[in-house]
Amino acid sequence: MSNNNPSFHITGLIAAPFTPFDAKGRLKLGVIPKLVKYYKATGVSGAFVCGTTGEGASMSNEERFAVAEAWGAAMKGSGLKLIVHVGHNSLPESCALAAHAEKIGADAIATIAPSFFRPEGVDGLVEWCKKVATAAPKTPFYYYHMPSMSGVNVATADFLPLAAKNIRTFGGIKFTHENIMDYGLTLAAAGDKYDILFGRDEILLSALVMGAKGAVGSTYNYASALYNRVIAAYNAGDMKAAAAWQLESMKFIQAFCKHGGMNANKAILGLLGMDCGPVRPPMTPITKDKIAAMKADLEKIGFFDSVRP
Ligand SMILES: CC(=O)N[C@@H]([C@@H](O)[C@H](O)[C@H](O)CO)[C@@H](O)CC(=O)C(=O)O
Repeated sequence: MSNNNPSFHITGLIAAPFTPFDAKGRLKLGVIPKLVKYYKATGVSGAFVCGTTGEGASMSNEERFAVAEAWGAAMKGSGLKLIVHVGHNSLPESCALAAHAEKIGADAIATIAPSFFRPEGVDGLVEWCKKVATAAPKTPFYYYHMPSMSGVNVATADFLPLAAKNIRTFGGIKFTHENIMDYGLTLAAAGDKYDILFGRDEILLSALVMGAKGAVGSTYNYASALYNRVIAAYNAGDMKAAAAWQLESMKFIQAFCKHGGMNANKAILGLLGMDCGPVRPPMTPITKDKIAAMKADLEKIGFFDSVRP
């Protein structure tokens, strides 16, 4: 068996949107059309909703349905691709999310591995993915590889051939890991048939060198103009310029990490006029003082100029 829609591909920079919450932690979906507009202006090609950055794991299925629907509505006619993350530790809940994504016309679905009870080896992981994919039989399916969150660290180069054989809708892998050797081997196994989307924004260039055609990440929400310069320089064969642009990404990621993690990253959108509110527990909201200090650090390194479209 193989990809039942070989002409479908996900390429370019895919933003992993932050889910907008209000101060009480309730969904605040009104900002989504503004984000879509910004994506269009900065050369984003799609949205990967309710993933890690979207805090899907901290939301109820009803909330995840509402978020996916809001993105679907806001992106209608935009040419952007909608990928809905449907990962869940409960298989029935994951299948319900997958079926819903298909019902609303998502372009693709993806699932991270369950992380409390974990699948056994590559076979167990493929079996889990197959069950989730079967709940959306007409929608391309992607495995979301992120060992730092799931604790499941199979070699995707081993996973790919088995998934391709057993999952009729298999479209590829979203690869959030620093293991460039496994990434390169997986790309080689995928050929032109499957998409291996890279997920570490700060080292995007190393994935381009190996042949990446697409990437998913949190900082593509607001810095795609910069990353598209990395890609353009690389495509033009100007490695020196590509590395210089990539270094700017490394520097701003280093700068926000000094003040927090996802909470600081999310607060950057507020600094750019697209406030998505605080993160949800168990993460802690960033303080106003820390946002001010982060802003000063970002200004110092020219961040606001470098991400301007
Ligand atoms: C932990 C995390 O959020 N990782 C990000 C990266 O974009 C990451 O934020 C970036 O490389 C900065 O470290 C993505 O891989 C996550 C992602 O695509 C998602 O939200 O599903």
